[in-house]
Amino acid sequence: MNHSSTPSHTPMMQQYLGLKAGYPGTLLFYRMGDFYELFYEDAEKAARLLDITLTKRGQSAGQPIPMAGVPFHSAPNYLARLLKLGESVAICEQVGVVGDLAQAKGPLERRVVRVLTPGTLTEAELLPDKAEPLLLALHWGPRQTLGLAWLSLTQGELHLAQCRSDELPTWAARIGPSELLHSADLPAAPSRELHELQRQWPSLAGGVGGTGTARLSLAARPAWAFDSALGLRKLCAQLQAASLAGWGAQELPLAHAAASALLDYAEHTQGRALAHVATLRVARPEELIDLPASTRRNLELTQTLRGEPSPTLFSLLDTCQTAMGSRLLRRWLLEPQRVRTAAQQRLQAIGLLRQRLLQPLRQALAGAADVERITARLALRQVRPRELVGLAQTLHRAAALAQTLQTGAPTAPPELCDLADRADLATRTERPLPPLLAQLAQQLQPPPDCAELLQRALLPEPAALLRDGGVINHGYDAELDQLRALQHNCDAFLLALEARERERSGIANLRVQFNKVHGFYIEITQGQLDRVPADYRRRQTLKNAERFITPELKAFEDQVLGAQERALAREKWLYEALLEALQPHLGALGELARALAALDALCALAERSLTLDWCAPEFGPEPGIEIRAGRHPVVQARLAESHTPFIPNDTVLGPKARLQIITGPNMGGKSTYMRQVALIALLASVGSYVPAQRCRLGPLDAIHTRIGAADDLANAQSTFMLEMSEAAQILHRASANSLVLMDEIGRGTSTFDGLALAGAIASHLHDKVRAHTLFATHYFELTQFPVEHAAALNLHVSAVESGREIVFLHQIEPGPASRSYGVQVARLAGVPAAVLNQARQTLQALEAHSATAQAQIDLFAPAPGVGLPADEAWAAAEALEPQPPSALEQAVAALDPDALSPREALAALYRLRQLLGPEGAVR
Ligand SMILES: Nc1ncnc2c1ncn2[C@@H]1O[C@H](COP(=O)(O)OP(=O)(O)OP(=O)(O)O)[C@@H](O)[C@H]1O
Repeated sequence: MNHSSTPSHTPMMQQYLGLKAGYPGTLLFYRMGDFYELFYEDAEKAARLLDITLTKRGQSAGQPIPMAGVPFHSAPNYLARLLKLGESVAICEQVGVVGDLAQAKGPLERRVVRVLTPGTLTEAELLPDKAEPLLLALHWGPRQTLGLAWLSLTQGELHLAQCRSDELPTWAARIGPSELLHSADLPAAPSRELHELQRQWPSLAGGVGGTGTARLSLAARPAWAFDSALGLRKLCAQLQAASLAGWGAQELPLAHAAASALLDYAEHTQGRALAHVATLRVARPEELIDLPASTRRNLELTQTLRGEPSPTLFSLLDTCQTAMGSRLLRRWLLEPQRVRTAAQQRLQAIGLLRQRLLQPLRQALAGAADVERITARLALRQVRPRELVGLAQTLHRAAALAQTLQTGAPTAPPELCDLADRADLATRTERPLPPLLAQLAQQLQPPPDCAELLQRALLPEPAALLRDGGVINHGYDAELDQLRALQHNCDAFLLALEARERERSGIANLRVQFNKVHGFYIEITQGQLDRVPADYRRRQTLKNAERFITPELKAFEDQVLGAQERALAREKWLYEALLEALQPHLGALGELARALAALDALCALAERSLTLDWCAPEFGPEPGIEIRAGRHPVVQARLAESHTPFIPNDTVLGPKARLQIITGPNMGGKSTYMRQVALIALLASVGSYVPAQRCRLGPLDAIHTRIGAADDLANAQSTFMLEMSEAAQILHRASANSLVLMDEIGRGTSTFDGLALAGAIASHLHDKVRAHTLFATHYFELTQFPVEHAAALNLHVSAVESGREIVFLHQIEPGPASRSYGVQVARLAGVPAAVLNQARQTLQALEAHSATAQAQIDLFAPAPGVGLPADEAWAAAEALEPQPPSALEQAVAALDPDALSPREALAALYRLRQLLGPEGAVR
């Protein structure tokens, strides 16, 4: 409904509608006294989302106005809920002085002071501690290309990338934005891609970074906001650089266009420039180990399969002392690098921390303030006094941490260091620090005088909010001290005045008093009125007394009453001046925050490695993975709670043993084993120690997993469809340097179909992709696979039967499993005896039948080229496979008939005819 601001509306509604017109698609919180009110559609939406009462208020333009409201003091709760649901909120405050109300003709002046959106949150009370809200802007270019720019306002980091538009879901899942910006004038195809992304978001986003919002919030911006040249200029201005060449970001016009809209929007929501955003990174997927969304989900890296935050690999690792450390550690985990430089550096650092310094460093890190977020809030002038006091203390801590690192002398008492540390005391200063720790020690040096300035300026325990006063320290500003002294000396002055006036007038019961309505006065009772000195002026007459004022008392009154107000104003001014004085330090504070986070994350990894008895991985140039006595860290931790030992297992994958066919009973430990290999490879790539006795890792470019999941109801895909589309992606994307986990592929369809597909997929992975593959299956027929495939081998998880019982040994052993023990496992699960008996009989019959009628199908022979050498066979198979689309097919696919004018359609037709060539040849 359109409620245009016509004169028929009440003046207040006219004001409301005028403001609301500037924020379509955003809920407007309109401040009225102690409430934020919402009207019309906003009220209806908020009532639905927040479960608050929808009422009607008077009439405007002849209609009752739907209204809903939330109390001002509990607004943060409601705001947090709305933002989590992907809504944006504009906060509109009263800016007129309340005293004006009586004289004012129209409503109080109001202004939108802040726009809160899911991707640009910086409010401490609305932010999750351990995740980062991210804002992502997209700009579609010609020929299915896409520019991306994203920003974490709280970290002050900008990122740019360009990719093919069909890669959007992968990129979006990797980035994990809370909010996505796009042009309001999107052509039909990108618009469809975007809405498809939004629809798939709940399953795509599972376990990614970001704030974990269930809904991806989309915000449309005018098309002109996506301007490449403007974006480049804005980025250069933001980074205070003449060109982006230094960042390798000069030649990314599509990403520049996205950045132009991104920066514009972020500034608009904050109502100011983003002084702290001073780092830029160009994301190059070829530098990262590919962890598709399914891998993050299946390996339960940051979320369990049920969507819980623990127990996961991250929850096990995260013993960080600060939220900054936790956030960084999470990022390390989700963004492992293919090149091992960073991982090697971290491993060296962890190696030293394990030997010494860990305890004192962790003690000093505990209780450190969130410098990263404080820095962002300082830049945006939102920082609270107590945060700054925390910052000052943390700057001292950082200096102490730097010293501990550099001199090797712990700041904590020596009894807290372990024995090895103490034995090491004599030599520690001579050993050089590993490069990463040396660099962190440098970056931990606080900007000069910053902490001192804060300590001088702020009271040690300031008021929570500046508006209450009581924030600026004594002795920092002479004028403020004077104003405060006036207030404090008030009582003494009045007592002295009273004594003087009593003596001067001879009136013994003369009293000097104060009330809010009349201010200061001298009260004289009726019987004494004839003694009143001549300079007294009457202020008020009561029944038994008169109240007077003197010039001296009046002057004092003016001073005192003004002093309180002026002191508050002075404090505000001083606070703002303090924030201004701190602005030049933003860069150094941001660097210090990153160093604190990195040190904390390294200490957490060192602590985990000691507590959980992990070893340092080694890296080599030869492809392969060798793990001795590997464990699944999360399963092991869970079993430890019930004092159940975890059985370690070895893994050797290399050029001669690339594909393991793993068989064995249900519950035997196949999935655990496969996941542990992936987790160990991931941990090593991150630069962490690993749960094993020894680990050697060759190059790794991706970890792909296809592990049975529940039906994806949200995406209306059947289990089998999902299984096959995940398998297809793996077959297309995996390489010889990838690690692939395939758990029971084919089980979503009939036995023969499933078996045939599983065999063909295994062959493709072995012969063509040559990836390192763990292939768990219940199809015994697949244990024949290694007979015909040189680099494949059979393994099984061991179990023994005693009577009708089954005991799982969880040991991985060479060779195929002898049987699957399905009926025994069903018995363990409590399936009734009658059902089990029937199943046993059927099983016997089936086994007897299968022995006589052994199907002689060669599961693994590629159908089209039977008898051909392997290469020719593949060539023949490929001839039957769908070929890549021809130029003509691509051109037809790129057409969007709905978006074409008749003239454009005709031109397109000519183009297509031309592509067909003069003789009508297609390719
Ligand atoms: N190495 C191990 N040491 C100790 N316990 C283990 C080990 N591996 C697995 N387990 C235990 O066995 C349980 C089942 O393991 P897992 O899910 O890996 O079996 P599975 O063979 O994949 O079963 P299914 O085929 O039914 O999926 C685990 O939850 C764990 O408690």
